[in-house]
Amino acid sequence: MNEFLDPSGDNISPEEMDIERALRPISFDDFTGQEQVLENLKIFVQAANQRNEALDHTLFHGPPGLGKTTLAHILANELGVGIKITSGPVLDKPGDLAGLLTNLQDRDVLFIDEIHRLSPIVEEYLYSAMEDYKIDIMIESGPNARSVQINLNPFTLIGATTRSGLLTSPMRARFGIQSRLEYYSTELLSTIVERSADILKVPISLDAAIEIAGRSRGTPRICNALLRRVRDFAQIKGNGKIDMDISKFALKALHVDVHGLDEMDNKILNTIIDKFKGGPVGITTLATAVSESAETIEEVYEPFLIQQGFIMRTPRGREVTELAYKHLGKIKGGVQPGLF
Ligand SMILES: Nc1ncnc2c1ncn2[C@@H]1O[C@H](COP(=O)(O)OP(=O)(O)OP(=O)(O)O)[C@@H](O)[C@H]1O
Ligand SMILES: [Mg+2]
Repeated sequence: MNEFLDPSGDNISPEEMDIERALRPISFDDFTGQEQVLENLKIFVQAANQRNEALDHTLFHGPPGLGKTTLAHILANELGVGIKITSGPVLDKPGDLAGLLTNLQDRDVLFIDEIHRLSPIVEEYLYSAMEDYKIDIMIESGPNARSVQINLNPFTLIGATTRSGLLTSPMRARFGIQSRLEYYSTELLSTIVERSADILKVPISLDAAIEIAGRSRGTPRICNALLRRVRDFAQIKGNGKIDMDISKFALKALHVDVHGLDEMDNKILNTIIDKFKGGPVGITTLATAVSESAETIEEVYEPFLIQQGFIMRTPRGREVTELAYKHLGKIKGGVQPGLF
């Protein structure tokens, strides 16, 4: 994927990580968008705080870079409790989980990222912890081995996943609060761009903020990344201020198109049209045709293309829409304009 449009944040350097941390909202008030989700969370947090109880276990799902990790931190902050952070692939033994759980203080948050990647044995171990705040641990070994039950402090498990479909149903059922994060509108993202520019102390015009926002795949992580790059251009090629001209110049140099589609997005659309007559085509066939993993297509590319109305999901596979033909300047079932 175009590294500037990568919503995963995997490509960023340690310095950029520090900047990202500085840009991360820390309270409900700093957080822009996801209004419905936020309204509900505020009520649940207030109620839990009033009763002095742990917040119900909470699951955040949705595409990368939309604010799942950010919300986990905000919840801990608004609950006034500590947070311990781990992830599904890291927790490979029940013993690791036991260590984390027994160290939680009353009402603390345990955040498990990529919770769909927990091993079945660790997952099962988590069930009784979540349900009764109790775990069994094995002491001694050999003929003396026995298991004892330990009471845990009441805690809140916050799980995050980009693939809620891969979560087992017993796991899902144990989350009292489940929120799906949606892509952000350009308007919301432009507010985030302005806020971030303010934190980075770089002046930005409103139209430039909207321009950057509109090319950010509906994703705050991307709008912040693009802002940082445009800032570099403004500093070196301009006068340090971000206006429309320098933004357009920078975004063009970064190969970010007007819809925020990158080469792979366009390749997916072109392939469905040219090789599969516009679809429907199965995800694995499509993945092979564009040389990308089916998982990445489903997790990163497809949700945005669907949300923007370029692709439809049908029972028989993926189909492109009229909008995709229009975007690529192609004619449905026909000859390309300008070829003859
Ligand atoms: N609503 C928001 N307002 C302002 N900034 C936001 C918002 N949501 C996310 N961000 C910014 O985007 C960055 C990415 O968000 P976050 O790490 O929470 O995404 P995520 O959903 O956990 O992604 P992943 O699935 O890759 O873990 C954050 O560092 C933060 O700066
Ligand atoms: Mg995250």
